[in-house]
Amino acid sequence: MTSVLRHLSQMALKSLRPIVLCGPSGSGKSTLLQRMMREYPDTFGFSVSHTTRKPRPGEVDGVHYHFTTKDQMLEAIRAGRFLEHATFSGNTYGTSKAAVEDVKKAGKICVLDIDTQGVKQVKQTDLNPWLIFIEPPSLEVLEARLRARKTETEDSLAQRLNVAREEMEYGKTSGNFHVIITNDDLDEAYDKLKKFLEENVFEKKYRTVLYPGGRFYSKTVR
Ligand SMILES: Nc1ncnc2c1ncn2[C@@H]1O[C@H](COP(=O)(O)OP(=O)(O)OP(=O)(O)O)[C@@H](O)[C@H]1O
Repeated sequence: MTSVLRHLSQMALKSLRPIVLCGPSGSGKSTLLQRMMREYPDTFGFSVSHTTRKPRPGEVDGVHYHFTTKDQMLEAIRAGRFLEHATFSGNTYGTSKAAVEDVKKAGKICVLDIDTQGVKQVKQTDLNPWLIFIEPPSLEVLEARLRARKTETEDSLAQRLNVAREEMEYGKTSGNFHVIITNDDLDEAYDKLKKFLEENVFEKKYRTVLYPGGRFYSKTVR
């Protein structure tokens, strides 16, 4: 009996409910994710996306992307095997249900870094992820950060800022996300993300309480 109780008291329940990080380009998703992965290297995993674009030198099929053809991808989308997909500059990208399952099978919480169009699609599926929106303090700060990142041309910058306006509106609409994190000071933003994860995502341990008479029940503790 004692050993059963000890076992139960050490048992941990992890739902492996996926998390989605969404936010305008430049809002700081990758920066926050990098920190999160550094702090919790064994807890989270990224799903491998599919793409119809050709592999770049050094990219490995099944590691960086699942490289596929337009026809195959279209057929899989039609068959409902994708959670979300989008086309950029003629190439289609998407997250398959199987790719998310693979992360779960490895015992990890799947992290999806997707835009608001992707979030709208995911909401139509039974994935039921935690939805986290990362917003910049303002569009001016967003522009300054994108410029400082030196990854954009004037055209792509203007395009990203245009999309950002719409994404901010969707992100801030009540009920669309479980939490909105303003990424002004990075440490504060990360603390807020961590608090959300601790309160909602991480394993909840069961403490077994023994009643007089030998009956026991399990109580969730944080
Ligand atoms: N709190 C912050 N304060 C100052 N700079 C920041 C902060 N957060 C992120 N940055 C910087 O802003 C730039 C954009 O951040 P990041 O690349 O993480 O954004 P992103 O949302 O992942 O963008 P994309 O969707 O385009 O990949 C980076 O150069 C990053 O170092």
